[in-house]
Amino acid sequence: MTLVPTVDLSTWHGGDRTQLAHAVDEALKRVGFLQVVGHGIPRATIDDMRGATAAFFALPVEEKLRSAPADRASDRGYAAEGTEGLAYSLGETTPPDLSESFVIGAEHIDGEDPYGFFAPNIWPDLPENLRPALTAYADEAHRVARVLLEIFEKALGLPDGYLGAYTRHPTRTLRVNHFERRAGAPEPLPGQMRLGAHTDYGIVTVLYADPVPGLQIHGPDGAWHDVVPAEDALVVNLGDLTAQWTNDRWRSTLHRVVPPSGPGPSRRRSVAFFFDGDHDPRFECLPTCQSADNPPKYPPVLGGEHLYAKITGGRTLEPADAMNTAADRG
Ligand SMILES: O=C(O)CCC(=O)C(=O)O
Ligand SMILES: [Fe+2]
Repeated sequence: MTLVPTVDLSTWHGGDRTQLAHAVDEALKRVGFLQVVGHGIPRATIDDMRGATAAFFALPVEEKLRSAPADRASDRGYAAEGTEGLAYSLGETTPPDLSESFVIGAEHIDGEDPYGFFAPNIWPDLPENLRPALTAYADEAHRVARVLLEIFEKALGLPDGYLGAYTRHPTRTLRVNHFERRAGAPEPLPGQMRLGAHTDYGIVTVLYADPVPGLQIHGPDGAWHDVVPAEDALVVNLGDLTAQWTNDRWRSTLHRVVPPSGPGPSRRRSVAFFFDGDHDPRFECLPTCQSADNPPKYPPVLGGEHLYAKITGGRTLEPADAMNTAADRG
């Protein structure tokens, strides 16, 4: 059995829904990661996103820094290499990550914004097609995340729309990671990663990754395993709020991106769409995931408070004090 199973999402519309929900449940119980095909994102949308992000990261760093946020804690725009460390979201202290990133949120949100999650996006002048390419891709990834939420309701034995009530004005963030080892770059420091080990913070992540090694997930056997997505597949993994909802029936799996093994130049890119839910509800164990023998493991958390602590830890290199769903797994 492969570690990360592949499911065909197109069967949700016109196929055997029960079988699909069962396959998703099995994979999420065992490993917390899936690959999805039949997601319906047009190839042209993916190609435009790839082209525009490659053009952006190829710009000189001074040019890219023009779209860095004034407040580095703000989860928007460009972050240069050496300024972030995702392991800080788990309260760890590590050398900074060997990555650059560019982050956007939803373009339009109505309603209150007590945490600054809906701060305006910061768009560079170049490349001109970055904005249409990334917003079109983010809309598609958002659609896929909502299909996954419907499947989750069925898999967890919940009424239709039950989880949708937590995603009326969701925080949704698209993060482009660019990893590039340039000729003559120094060796990574001991323990330095391209992205430090972390669990994702929210509900579900839809990830496009270049089909080259780098991503590793912490398997049920306690070892790190490489995950390289299949042709046309997207990777799906869960965040802490879903581990909280499901009382760890489904895992928010620890993962990281490791530096390339050889000394030569190497480049890799990934684009993560984080579907993080609303900031105002309390997230707590779902009624179908608890019993007298299986009481809730995690105290309830306010969605926004949890996310804010996690995001700020990674962005500012200050260890976060937030729910840690990886703690009991070593
Ligand atoms: O680059 C990857 O494959 C993983 C990215 C990731 O884990 C993240 O952005 O949270
Ligand atoms: Fe991640």
